[in-house]
Amino acid sequence: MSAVRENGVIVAIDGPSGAGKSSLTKLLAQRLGYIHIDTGAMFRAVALMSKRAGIATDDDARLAELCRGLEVTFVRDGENCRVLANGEDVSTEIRTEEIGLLTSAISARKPVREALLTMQRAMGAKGGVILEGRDIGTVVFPDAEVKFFLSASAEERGRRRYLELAARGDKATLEETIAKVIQRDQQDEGREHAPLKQADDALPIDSTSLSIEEVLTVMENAVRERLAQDDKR
Ligand SMILES: Nc1ncnc2c1ncn2[C@@H]1O[C@H](COP(=O)(O)OP(=O)(O)O)[C@@H](O)[C@H]1O
Ligand SMILES: Nc1ccn([C@H]2C[C@H](O)[C@@H](COP(=O)(O)OP(=O)(O)O)O2)c(=O)n1
Repeated sequence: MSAVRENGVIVAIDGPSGAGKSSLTKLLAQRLGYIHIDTGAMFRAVALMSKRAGIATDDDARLAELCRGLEVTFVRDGENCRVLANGEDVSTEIRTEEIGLLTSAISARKPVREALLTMQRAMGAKGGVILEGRDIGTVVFPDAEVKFFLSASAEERGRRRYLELAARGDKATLEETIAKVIQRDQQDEGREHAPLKQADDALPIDSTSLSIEEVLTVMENAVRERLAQDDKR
């Protein structure tokens, strides 16, 4: 085990929507025996609760109040992980495209970012974790031992999302889905607070023409190399 932190290293995985972060984080966490923290799910839970409470996306005072009273937790359910907001299982409800776009807007607000930043740092500090999101390597854990920036062309990411939606019986077209992916990229990259950006010391991986297994191999090798270096010290 790494001498760096109590439970191992911190692995940061950032990148745009549909790049493969969730799939790869889950698989890599299984291979390494690490904990998986899906920070997008935390922002999605805030967005869902704000929608239910009828809070406008720019009402920072009410968003701050909402975050103060919100606890987001992850519980393991066999191979999967359930997302609980104040104890309620919201795993399915947070995954719609509508909540995705709302989340992109809500996550640009400073009080929301500040509240979740504190939670994420507390969850990851001991190491032995993989956090995935948009600003993990740049803001949440700039000192993470291993950082990846996962990307793929907007067309390929849109195609992957479209296949997922079609499998769920959603009638969205491929063109609409690609357009939404591009809209979300622009919102996430263009915002003032913690925009989506590759950390200078992140390993970039373009998965456009790589399989999930191929990406996993690159990532696992990079983490194991780092762990081996720590063991030699
Ligand atoms: N390298 C890849 N090749 C083909 N499909 C992929 C690849 N990576 C991810 N996918 C698929 O693309 C979809 C989106 O991946 P996901 O992990 O949810 O991305 P993100 O978390 O970055 O939004 C999923 O259906 C996943 O199975
Ligand atoms: N660390 C993070 C994670 C997600 N977000 C925002 C930006 C994204 O548009 C939304 C939803 O993120 P999520 O990772 O769940 O979305 P995808 O699965 O990539 O489509 O949340 C963020 O601002 N910072």
